[in-house]
Amino acid sequence: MTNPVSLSKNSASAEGCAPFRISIDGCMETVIGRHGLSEHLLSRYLKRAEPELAKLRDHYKTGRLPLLNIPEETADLDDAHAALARLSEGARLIVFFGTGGSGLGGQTLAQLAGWNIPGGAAPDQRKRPRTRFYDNLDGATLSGALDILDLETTRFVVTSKSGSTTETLAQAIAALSAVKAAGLEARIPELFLGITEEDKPGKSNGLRSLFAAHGIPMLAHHDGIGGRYSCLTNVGLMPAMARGLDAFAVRQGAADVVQKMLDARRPADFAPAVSAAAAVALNKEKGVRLSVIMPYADRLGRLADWYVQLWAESLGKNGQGTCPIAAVGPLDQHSQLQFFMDGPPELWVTVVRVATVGNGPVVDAEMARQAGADYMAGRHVGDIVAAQAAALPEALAQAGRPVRTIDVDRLDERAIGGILMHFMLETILAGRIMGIDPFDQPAVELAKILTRKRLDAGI
Ligand SMILES: O=P(O)(O)OC[C@H]1O[C@H](O)[C@H](O)[C@@H](O)[C@@H]1O
Repeated sequence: MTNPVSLSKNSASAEGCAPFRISIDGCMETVIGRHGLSEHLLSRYLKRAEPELAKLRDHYKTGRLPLLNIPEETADLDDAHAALARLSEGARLIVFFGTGGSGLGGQTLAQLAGWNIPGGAAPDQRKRPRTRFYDNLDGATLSGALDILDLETTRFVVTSKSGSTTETLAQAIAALSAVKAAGLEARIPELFLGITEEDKPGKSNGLRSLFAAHGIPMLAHHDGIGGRYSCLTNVGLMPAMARGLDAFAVRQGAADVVQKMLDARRPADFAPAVSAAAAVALNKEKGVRLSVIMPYADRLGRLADWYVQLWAESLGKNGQGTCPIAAVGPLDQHSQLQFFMDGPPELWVTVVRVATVGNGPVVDAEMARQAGADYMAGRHVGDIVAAQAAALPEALAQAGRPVRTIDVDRLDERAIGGILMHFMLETILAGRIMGIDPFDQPAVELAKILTRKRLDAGI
């Protein structure tokens, strides 16, 4: 653990778990008034978290929830490393196909290394094959990409737990066809890699059958950790490794949080339990219907998108749940903030802040004065962002909007691993407090069934 964490004075703040600190002080009525929680109300929900936390600790020991044990595993990462090294030989670009949880976790981690941030990649990244993610299905995008890709130096990683996801199968088949059309059929086993579940009796896995028929190597998708919870498995860590990140450090950050869970004597000592109790209490007692996440760092933009799937699919059930909204700061101060500050008082906001003071270019004092912006004269750009990220929670609190802050001292693999595990445990605990199964998503099936019917019927 690289940084000590803030200890609570009361049950409203909990000790953080990794190199980050979490505070829900801005959710309390003493700070924001009537839309906030009283100590008494929060304690009621913390009490409800108690048996659920005990169950999680038990699941850790019995291995019933493999998500809790994955941070300690290493063999699967060695396999992933070896497969990636083989795949990368002669490669200039690695394309990742996979949607939902089979796409967002990898993107979140890759972005930590600057992926998808113009100019964001460190110089050593230029030695690696580039990475691209296609997680949405769009015929124009796909044919455009396949037309211009240099297929001899492009590699494809196709991820699907079920192996039956329409979007991913369509993309994989289109890529295989393009490679065949380019006369590269004999090289298919070295150009493609699959990540999918092992065969299970009575369950067909289309991707596995397709790839087996083409002799394509496959890594086993963990059969006990799926979709939005798979970011710490080879699903999320393969793209992380492709960007040169230390996957073991990501897991270490997650292990720090699990350790904290094992050490916690009561929910008030464990930040994910405190956050879950606050989230559910705000929803049930204070009319909160929207959950905004707003990181102040380009490198955490995809984290917000990953959180949206995690929160929406896990908790939007049986007429319950809060709708997640992804924002990024300071950009969305110029877009969504008006609504957050002055729309219906039905939201709570999580601001994720990274220590940025002293980062970035210095604003020339003379030019700042010419521009009538003396306040930024001689400041680093990171100082401006730090001031904005400090001011926003103050502004929200003054407007009576519940706000939680997450402060990351050093945004690295260990921190992101901890943050991912934090959010997953918070979501699981929130679901359990609400009496909701946080692991399924039955409502998404109907649209899939109707899609297939339409295709059968000629659309
Ligand atoms: O990994 P796959 O089986 O392809 O699933 C990919 C995604 O598709 C599904 O429709 C679910 O709604 C998501 O929870 C899942 O992450």
